[in-house]
Amino acid sequence: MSSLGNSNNIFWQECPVGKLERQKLINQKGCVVWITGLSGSGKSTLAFALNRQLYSRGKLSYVLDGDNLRHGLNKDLGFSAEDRTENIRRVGEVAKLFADAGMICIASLISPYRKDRDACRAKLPDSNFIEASFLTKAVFMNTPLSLCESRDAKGLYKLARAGKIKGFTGIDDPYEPPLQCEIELQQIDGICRTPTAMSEQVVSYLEEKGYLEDQ
Ligand SMILES: Nc1ncnc2c1ncn2[C@@H]1O[C@H](COP(=O)(O)OS(=O)(=O)O)[C@@H](OP(=O)(O)O)[C@H]1O
Ligand SMILES: Nc1ncnc2c1ncn2[C@@H]1O[C@H](COP(=O)(O)OP(=O)(O)O)[C@@H](O)[C@H]1O
Repeated sequence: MSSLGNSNNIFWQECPVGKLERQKLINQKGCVVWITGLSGSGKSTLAFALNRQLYSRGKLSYVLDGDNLRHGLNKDLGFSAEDRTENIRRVGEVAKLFADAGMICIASLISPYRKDRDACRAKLPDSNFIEASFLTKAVFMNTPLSLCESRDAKGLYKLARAGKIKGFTGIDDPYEPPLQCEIELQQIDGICRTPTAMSEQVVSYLEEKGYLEDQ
């Protein structure tokens, strides 16, 4: 991406129906759950399990999955550091809109760079006491490369090892694990909790923080 553009002479337009009114109408609180980890670490599986679990509790969530967004919104982006940064920036903005609409937004992207994840977090500050609405909580799929690679659901690790894909995360491109995150889901070779068990952990966290309360 060369230039991100710059607009002058623009003014914020305040919508008369506010966030708190929207939340009351649909009886839920908007927030963002950001899932980060290597390819094959289980991000999409967790995102979809969480989506289903929230649905069965009467809470509407929506999954922004990196792979899927790259079919549309982000189809112009590749995997250079610059493009990954722009990818995460855009998804952070979209996630913010979803949360503002009152939705529980589940973003599942490799999001390999700490600074990009931090920038998304900064867009979604934790609530003050009047507007308890946004939450950007990072869920780190701490799955070792060896396990991701042994899964190789899409055959991409094999291609990356053969040098047929350049700049593959974990092989010849970096992944910076979170230094501190709200939820860390560890998987080790040979012992994996089920996706349902993992998503229950995230649901418990949301419940504990009051994000699943009636509005
Ligand atoms: N070079 C390279 N590195 C990493 N991943 C690659 C690459 N090329 C293609 N893919 C496929 O793209 C999916 C990752 O997209 P993301 O948008 O989540 O990536 S990123 O956050 O911008 O790093 C990723 O999906 P997941 O396996 O679900 O993580 C891969 O299927
Ligand atoms: N908790 C789990 N236990 C066992 N296998 C899992 C688990 N989570 C994911 N998998 C498997 O790992 C592979 C990669 O999962 P996926 O969700 O596509 O990862 P990612 O979105 O991070 O690339 C899939 O084949 C999936 O079935």
